[in-house]
Amino acid sequence: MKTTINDSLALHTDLYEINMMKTYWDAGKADQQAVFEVYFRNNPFDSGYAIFAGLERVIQYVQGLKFTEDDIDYLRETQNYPEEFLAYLADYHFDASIRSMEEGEIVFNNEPIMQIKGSLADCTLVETAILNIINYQTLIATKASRIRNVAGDDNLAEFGARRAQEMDAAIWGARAAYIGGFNSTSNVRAGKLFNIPISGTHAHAMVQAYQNDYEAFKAYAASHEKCTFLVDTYDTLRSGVPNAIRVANEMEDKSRFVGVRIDSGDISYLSTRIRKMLDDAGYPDAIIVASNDLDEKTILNLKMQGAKVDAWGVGTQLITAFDQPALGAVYKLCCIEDASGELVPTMKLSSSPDKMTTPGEKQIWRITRKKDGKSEGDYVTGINEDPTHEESIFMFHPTYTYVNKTVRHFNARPLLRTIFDKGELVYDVPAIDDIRDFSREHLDALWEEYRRMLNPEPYPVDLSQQLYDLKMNSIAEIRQRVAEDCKTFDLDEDLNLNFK
Ligand SMILES: Nc1ncnc2c1ncn2[C@@H]1O[C@H](COP(=O)(O)OP(=O)(O)OP(=O)(O)O)[C@@H](O)[C@H]1O
Ligand SMILES: O=P(O)(O)OC[C@H]1O[C@H](OP(=O)(O)OP(=O)(O)O)[C@H](O)[C@@H]1O
Ligand SMILES: O=C(O)c1cccnc1
Repeated sequence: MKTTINDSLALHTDLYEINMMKTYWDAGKADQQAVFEVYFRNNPFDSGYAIFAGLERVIQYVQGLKFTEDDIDYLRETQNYPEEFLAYLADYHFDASIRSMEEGEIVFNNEPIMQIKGSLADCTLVETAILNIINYQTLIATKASRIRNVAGDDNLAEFGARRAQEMDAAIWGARAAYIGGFNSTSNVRAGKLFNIPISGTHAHAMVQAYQNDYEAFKAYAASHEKCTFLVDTYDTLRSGVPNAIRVANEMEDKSRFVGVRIDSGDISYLSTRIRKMLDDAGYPDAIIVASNDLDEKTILNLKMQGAKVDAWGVGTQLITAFDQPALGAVYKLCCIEDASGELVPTMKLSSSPDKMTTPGEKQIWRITRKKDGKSEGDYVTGINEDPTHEESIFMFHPTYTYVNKTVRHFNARPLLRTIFDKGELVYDVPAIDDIRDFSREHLDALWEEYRRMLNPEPYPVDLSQQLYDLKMNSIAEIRQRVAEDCKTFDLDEDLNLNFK
């Protein structure tokens, strides 16, 4: 087995994608134009919304998309591909266009968050990696946002690196958590790579190494400017906190004593007692950090109990999206070039309405009230529709059409932006802090009923009349075509098959 790996991300795809590329290539269809879109069917964590993340990595991935000699050798060794197809892959470069929501955008189920338009070969190869990236990062940004919603203005530190599903997840999860509203990460590499603030206290091991709270804290204070002491190694209230205060008392500059961290026990009870001890000792500004398997439910509960916690360290539950480890975003074909060279809408039928796709190239418009910027819903239109100059728009539920409203005095903001134009990057990637601010600002524009943690109202994601009609007509046309295609055989009621 090779121990040094000449790796590239071109093979970060399911084998079936390359097999489909080969079929298209063999049939002379590899350059046929198509449009695919990414969306998820249900908001994660029973949330009313999600926070989109992953675009920056998609950009990096697409920019570096090239089969190396090593990749081609591997395909030669393992697959029965002819040399001509391998030569085609060796020469491959990505020429498609990508339109996407921006990172940090508030997104909802059943609306396209990214669209890839280009050759069948391009669109097919990138499916796996794009879903892999967006599914994870969007999930973590959303979890982080839910935690931020209950934490108010408290400081939130991401502690998950050691519990993440491997290194990539730790790094990109830290970034997604920051986009979702965390203040810092404990992951130094994520800090360096993405310009995220880093923060850290110390572990129980350091206290155990000194076998004594006082000696450990004193040593830490001698080697660090700012000190947050972990006080629960032996006995939080009888040893940890008193010894933290003792070491703080010995500091010439008291502002070096930042506070204490607790990582076990009843956080509500302990934090209340610790607060009193710190205040009585003359440290009202010393903070209390809590950690230990926290998530949005525990934090909300602790706040309701009156816990005196100023900062929360959150690891496992956040970085692994513990209560819902998959977003389930999918990648579906919505347009295909026909024999005359025109891109025509296409859709997939299903007996379950959820799995029925919506045909056509689209734009998503966030409809907000002019007077206060509050959200009315998202309006999904054909790519050539522009509601911005309409006096009013009629918004109706795409399944229960009798649920509807007419919206006037609105602003319509287009959400899909061009990122790659025929393989060329035409988008300036924003700074991470701008992404985070953008996300916060747009989340604030969402009514509380869509944001609340428990049983949020479903946010309207409606189709324009034009798109709705296209969908209905496509369903009728496809049914007719399938009936024609099936005329060469008979099926009786028990599905016995007879060819004519
Ligand atoms: N007052 C509280 N109300 C609700 N949940 C709490 C409260 N105090 C702590 N918790 C949470 O209860 C869970 C169990 O806490 P406990 O200290 O028993 O953890 P543990 O995992 O058994 O301890 P350790 O980490 O030392 O092994 C943790 O998720 C913790 O955050
Ligand atoms: O609980 P999480 O949300 O996953 O947050 C990360 C955990 O990692 C550390 O524990 P660990 O036992 O690994 O090391 P320690 O000795 O530093 O506590 C830390 O004390 C947290 O409890
Ligand atoms: O800095 C900390 O306190 C920390 C970092 C990672 C995991 N647990 C705690």
